[in-house]
Amino acid sequence: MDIREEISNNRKKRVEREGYGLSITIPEKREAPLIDFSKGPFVICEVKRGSPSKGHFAKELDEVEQATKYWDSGVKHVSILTEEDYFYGSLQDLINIKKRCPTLSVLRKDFLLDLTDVETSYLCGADAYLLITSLLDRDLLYSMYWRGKELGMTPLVEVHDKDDVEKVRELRPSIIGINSRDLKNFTIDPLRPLKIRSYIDWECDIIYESGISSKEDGEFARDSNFSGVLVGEWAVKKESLPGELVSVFEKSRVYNPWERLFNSYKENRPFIKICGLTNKEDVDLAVDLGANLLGFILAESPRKVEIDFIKTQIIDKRILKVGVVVLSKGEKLSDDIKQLVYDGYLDFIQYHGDETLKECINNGVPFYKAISIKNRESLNKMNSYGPVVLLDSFSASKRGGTGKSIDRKLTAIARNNPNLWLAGGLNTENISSVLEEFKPEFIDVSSGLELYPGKKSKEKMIKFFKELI
Ligand SMILES: O=P(O)(O)OC[C@@H](O)[C@@H](O)c1c[nH]c2ccccc12
Repeated sequence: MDIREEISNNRKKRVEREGYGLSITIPEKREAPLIDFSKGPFVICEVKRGSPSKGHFAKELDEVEQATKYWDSGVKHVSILTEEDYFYGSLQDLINIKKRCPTLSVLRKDFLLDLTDVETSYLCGADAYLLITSLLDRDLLYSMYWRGKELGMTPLVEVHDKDDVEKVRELRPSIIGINSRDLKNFTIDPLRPLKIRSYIDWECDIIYESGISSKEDGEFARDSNFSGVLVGEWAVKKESLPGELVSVFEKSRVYNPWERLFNSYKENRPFIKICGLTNKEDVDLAVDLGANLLGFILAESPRKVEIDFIKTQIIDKRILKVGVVVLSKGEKLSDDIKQLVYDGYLDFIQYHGDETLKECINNGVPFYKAISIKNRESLNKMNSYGPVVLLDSFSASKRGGTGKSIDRKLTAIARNNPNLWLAGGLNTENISSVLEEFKPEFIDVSSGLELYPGKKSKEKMIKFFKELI
C-alpha cells in the first residue's frame, strides 16, 4: 500500500464516522459564484501547510492571506489542499478563501471518494476538483467526472502511470495532471510527466505537478509543452516564485508570429514575401536579400513542395515561413500541415481557396487569407477576413498580365486601404510603379522572379530588392 492509498483509506474511515465535512459544517447552498477554471495557461499555486514527506513547512499559514498573495502575483488558479491529517488543511480553508476572494478560481485538492464528495466541493465553493485516477474504480471515476461537469465545475484528473492513462482513455479528460513525485518513496523524477504524457493521445491540457521550485523549472515544463504547472511547497516558501511562473507561462502564450513579422519591418519598404520556393539555393538567396517571409506551396502546383522538404531543408528559424494551401469550402487543413506549424517549421498558413473565415479560425493555426479581386464583393471580403488580406492577381490584371482590367473604382478602394497586401504579377519591371501608386504594406512575389517554374533567377531577385529601396 502506498501513501496515497493510506491517506485515502484514512479519509474514508473518517467520512464514515464524521460525515463528508469531517470537522466542518457543509453549507446547504453554494454562495460563491462559479469561476471558470478550464482555461490555461495554468499556473496553479497551492495553499499547502505541509505534506507527508516534508511534515509541516508552513504551520501558521493563513489561507486567505496566502490566496490573496497568489492573486496579487497574477495567479488565476489556486489549489487548496483540504485534506486534514497528512496535509494539515480543511474544507474551512476552501470556504474562507471563496468567501473573501470570490472571483478567484479554486481547485479542491483532496482524496475525494464519491459523488457526495464532488457535490460537497461544489457547495463549499470549489470551481474545480481533483480526481486521483488510481484511487477510484473506473465507473465511479467517470460518474464523478460527469457529475462535477454537470454542476459547472472543472475536473482535474491526475494520472501516475500507463495504467491510469488507459483507465481514463475513454473519458478523454480535457485537463490532466501528471505528478513528478513518486508517491511510494517521495522522490521527484523531473522527466516522469514527459514519459507518462506520451501515452496520452487525445487533445487536452496537461499540467506538470510537483517539485517545481524555480523559474527554470517552470520554463522546462513550458518548453516541454505542458499547459501549466501545479506548485505547492515552493509557492508558499518563495514569495517571488508565483509571479515569475506567471510570466514564464505568459511568454509561451504570447509567442505570436505576427509580432515577429512586424518586428522584421524595414523602413521605407513594404514587407516582402518571396513565394513558390522549391529549393534550398533560392531560399538562401531570399534570406540573404532580406525577405520578411518565405512562402511554400503545399497545394497542387508546379511549385508544390513536399512536407519532408520543409522539415529537412528549411529549418532556418531566423526567418518566418508560410505554407500556402487551397481548400474547398468545408475542407479541413490536414493534420500533417498543422503539425508543421505546431513544430515550428511554418509560422503561418495562407489560405488560397474557398475557406470561410470561420473555417480558417477553426483550423487553429496563425493564418491570413488570400482573395482575388473580381468585383466589389471581393473587396468587401477584405474587411471580413481581418486587418490584412492578400489580394491575389491584383496587379496582374491591372498590368495586363491576364488581359482583364479591373474596374477603376475597385482599385481606388484598394489603394486607400492602409493595410494593403498585394500579390500577383509583380516583377522587376512593374514594382516601382506599383509601390508608388498603391503604397502597399506588403508585397508577395513569385513567378515574376523565375527563370522557369520553381526556379528563381538570381539576377531578377537582386534587381527586385534593389528596386524596393
Ligand atoms: O509541493 P509541490 O512539490 O510543489 O507539489 C504540489 C502538488 O503537486 C502536490 O501537493 C500534489 C500533487 N498531487 C497530489 C495529490 C494529493 C495531494 C497532493 C498532491
